[in-house]
Amino acid sequence: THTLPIDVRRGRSKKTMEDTTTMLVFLLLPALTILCTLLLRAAISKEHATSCSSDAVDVPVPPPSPWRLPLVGNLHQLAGRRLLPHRSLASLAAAHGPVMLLRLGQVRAVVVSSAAAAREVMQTHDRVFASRPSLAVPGKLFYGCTDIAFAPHGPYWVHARKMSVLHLLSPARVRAYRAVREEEVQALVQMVHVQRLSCGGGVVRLSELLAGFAKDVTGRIVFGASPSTAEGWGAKVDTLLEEGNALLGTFHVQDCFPGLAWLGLGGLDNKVRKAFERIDPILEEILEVAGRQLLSPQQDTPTTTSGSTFVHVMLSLDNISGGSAAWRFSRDNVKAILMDLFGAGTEATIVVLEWVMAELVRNKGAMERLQHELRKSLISDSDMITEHDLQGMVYLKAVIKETIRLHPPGPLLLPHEAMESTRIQQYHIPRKTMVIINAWAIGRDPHTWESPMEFRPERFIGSEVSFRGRHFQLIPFGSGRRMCPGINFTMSILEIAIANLVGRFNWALREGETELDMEETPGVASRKRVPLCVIARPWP
Ligand code: HEM
Repeated sequence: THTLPIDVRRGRSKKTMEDTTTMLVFLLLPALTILCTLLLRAAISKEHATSCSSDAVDVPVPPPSPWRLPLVGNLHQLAGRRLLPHRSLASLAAAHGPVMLLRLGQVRAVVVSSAAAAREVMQTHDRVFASRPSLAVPGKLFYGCTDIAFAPHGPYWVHARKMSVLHLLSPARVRAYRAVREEEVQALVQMVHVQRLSCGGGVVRLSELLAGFAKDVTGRIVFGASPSTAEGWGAKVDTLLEEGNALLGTFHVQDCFPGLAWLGLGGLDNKVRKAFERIDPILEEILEVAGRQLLSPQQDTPTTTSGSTFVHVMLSLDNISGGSAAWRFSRDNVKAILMDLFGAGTEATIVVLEWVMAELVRNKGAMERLQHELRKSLISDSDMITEHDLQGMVYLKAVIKETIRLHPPGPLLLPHEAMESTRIQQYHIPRKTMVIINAWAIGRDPHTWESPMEFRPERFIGSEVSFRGRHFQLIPFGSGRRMCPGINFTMSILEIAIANLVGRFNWALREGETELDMEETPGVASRKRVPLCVIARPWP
């Protein structure tokens, strides 16, 4: 009996234990389920939070922006008679960063002011940014943007650019114009002699002579005529250049408020129309003369050492390709392209020549070092430095590079436009955004350049940094698909002209002058504000 209850107890207590366990399991199960659910939810929400936060990094954010006014946005910080947009933009970028969003009226514009950001625009996303915004002034002056520089990305632009490179700007074509360059440089040297004797005290109005030289040499190559000798041409060509540059450099209200174009705001339309009415007959005349010369080749058709000048090539493209030209250019297309090439070529050449001479006159050490290099080539009084001599002249090339770093002729390049939405650095850039690249600010960026404000050509001796679009700290010609195709053309003119001016004369400030004004003008090309007037003394 004793054992029974025990057994029974045992049995009962075993049963009781099982019951208790079952009860406990039943009691704990919901709690465990709740706990597991909570843990799971916590884990899920943690994962979600992580994925959300990585989404947050990925969420497209616009670039930082300076404060803006209602309606006009940031326009008041850029446009204005005395404001130089590249300088105003550089100051804004110093406060808001190298990728900065502006509102120019209704237009969204992103300003890029560092080498790294410029690389993203012109290398990483080169194709996306290879178009131009549609702008009112070039639209009118370049026959509906059928030039090269302002043409939107597309087959027309591809063909126009290709054709210009093939027939005008390729290394082989540039070599063919050597005789024209050397003749015009000789004429320039002659003009310096004449002016220094006629003005008294050896004073030379150098800006004026350099402008005449640039127009003549480019005019002969592109148009087949030299503006200073053809009757009435000087003034006509000035019209093309001055009016074009002044108008292209302005912010047209219509560009900033495209929705209000019908109101004809800003008063520029009239100016642009009048300029166009003056420019078009000049281009027509150039085409007519060239057309006549082609029809009667016994007439004095101006040629280079290896063929016709560019205008003749343009007019006879169908003949050249046996009537199967890849693209037919209308008469208006030809005029737009001629005006583009002549304008870009001449204006940029004038700007660089002026700044090189100004920097050398201010920096005696650099002038003497360059003269030492050049004068090794000058054997007698009548000798010209020839293109053959230029090969080994490293300091000459360094002087030009340093000048273009400090004074890029187009400080903001030409505006680009995003063809698709993309990113620059972490910032979202929607389709159709205008992109302005501040080459002026990038060339003076203290993060990249040592003593960036000093003129020190030595920094390029032994340096690999070139301006051919691979080194984004130096992009006076841009980079990528829209890069300037005229580098070889322009360098061939600049080098021979500077070599002979600096080699054959000693240059100095005028009596009583201690400083040169080094301010630039606003405009699509940034000329020296005060023309250069200096003393020239022949050497030896
Ligand atoms: C020192 C001289 C020159 C400088 C600094 C210069 C600079 C530039 C710059 C900054 C651009 C725009 C690049 C961009 O949008 O990213 C450009 C475009 C252009 N340049 Fe030049 N240029 C010079 C000389 C020339 C010459 C001599 C010619 C022709 C004779 C020329 C023809 C052009 C053309 C046709 C374009 C438009 C390219 C395009 O949009 O596809 N340039 N140049």
